[in-house]
Amino acid sequence: MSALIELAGVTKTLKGQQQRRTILHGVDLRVDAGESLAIVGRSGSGKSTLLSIVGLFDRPDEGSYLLDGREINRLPERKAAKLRSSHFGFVFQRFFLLKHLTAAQNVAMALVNGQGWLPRRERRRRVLGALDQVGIAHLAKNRPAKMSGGEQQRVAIARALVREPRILLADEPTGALDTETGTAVIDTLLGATRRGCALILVTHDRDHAARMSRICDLTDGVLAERVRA
Ligand SMILES: Nc1ncnc2c1ncn2[C@@H]1O[C@H](COP(=O)(O)OP(=O)(O)OP(=O)(O)O)[C@@H](O)[C@H]1O
Repeated sequence: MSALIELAGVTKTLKGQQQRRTILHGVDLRVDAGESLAIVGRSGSGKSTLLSIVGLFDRPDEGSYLLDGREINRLPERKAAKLRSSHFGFVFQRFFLLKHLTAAQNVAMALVNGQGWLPRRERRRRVLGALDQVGIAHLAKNRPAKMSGGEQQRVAIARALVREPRILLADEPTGALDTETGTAVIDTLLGATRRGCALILVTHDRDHAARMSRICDLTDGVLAERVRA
């Protein structure tokens, strides 16, 4: 059976004014539904670049990218954007919530942007379902200023989950949170994998990485999976 995501020989080179710099060197990566994968590595090792390629924000210079067994490397941007919103959910270190909107309205924004307007009742069902999934349905009417950092990050996760993505990409989602709150946010992300979503987590936190089903080290653009005992 084909993998959900399969990268082979992915290379990314940045062309500066004077010289070219290779950020990713022949990365191979296979991820299946329901798996959780940590990508760890020093600052500047290429983690965010890799995540941008997986999330179709950026393209490799060489190599192939199969999604559900289909080569998507050379899709026109319009089609790539469609796949991005139908298949991927994104969570970042910063929450990027709109201050003047409630938690529910922030989550609903993802539905408006991605799929046009859904009927009001369906929209409400999905927004409340996503907030419930991350344990904060009771905060639906609160604005970000009235919420803790952990609660705001859960709103951001609900916003990522509301389109029922198949792959969740999280770039340092606990970077702005204390240890305990960060652990709860990882619990929430792992909850999505139990519903079949794949999770790729970029983190500097060893404890969070250790909770994923797989760990890959990225060292100067070279990805290697850690063999665990
Ligand atoms: N658009 C760009 N222009 C120039 N250099 C870039 C660009 N994007 C990334 N880089 C460089 O590529 C390298 C990899 O960057 P990337 O952000 O992927 O690393 P990272 O592992 O995510 O780092 P961090 O942990 O600090 O977020 C870095 O040296 C960075 O400076």
